[in-house]
Amino acid sequence: MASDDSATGPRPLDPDEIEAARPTLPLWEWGDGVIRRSVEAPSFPAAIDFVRRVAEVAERRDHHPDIDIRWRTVTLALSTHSAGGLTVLDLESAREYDSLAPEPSV
Ligand SMILES: C[C@H](O)[C@H](O)[C@H]1CNC2=NC(N)=NC(=O)C2=N1
Repeated sequence: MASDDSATGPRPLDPDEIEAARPTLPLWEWGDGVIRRSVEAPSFPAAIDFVRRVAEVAERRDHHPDIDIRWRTVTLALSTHSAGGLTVLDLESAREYDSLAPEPSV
């Protein structure tokens, strides 16, 4: 059962919750307390356009990914710093970023 996280922020996910969530985000690499996905855009401007849309989501959610841009490849890394690991905020953000990606990539 979820605790009241209005003041403290969400709690870290437990291992069972992480295992249950993994198949729902198949394009993400699951690390220790972090998930990562690389997106290859068709061009550098398209990659920057994707980053702009990611930035809008991050501001709206007040939850910000680490972003690495290398020419057409954008890598997003999600973790909840205040919780010291993965939380529901990372899963929800990842789902939204999947919906914004310029094209499916593996
Ligand atoms: C004050 C502000 O809400 C916090 O600093 C937010 C901002 N964005 C954040 N983003 C991420 N990824 N983790 C955080 O703990 C976090 N904290």
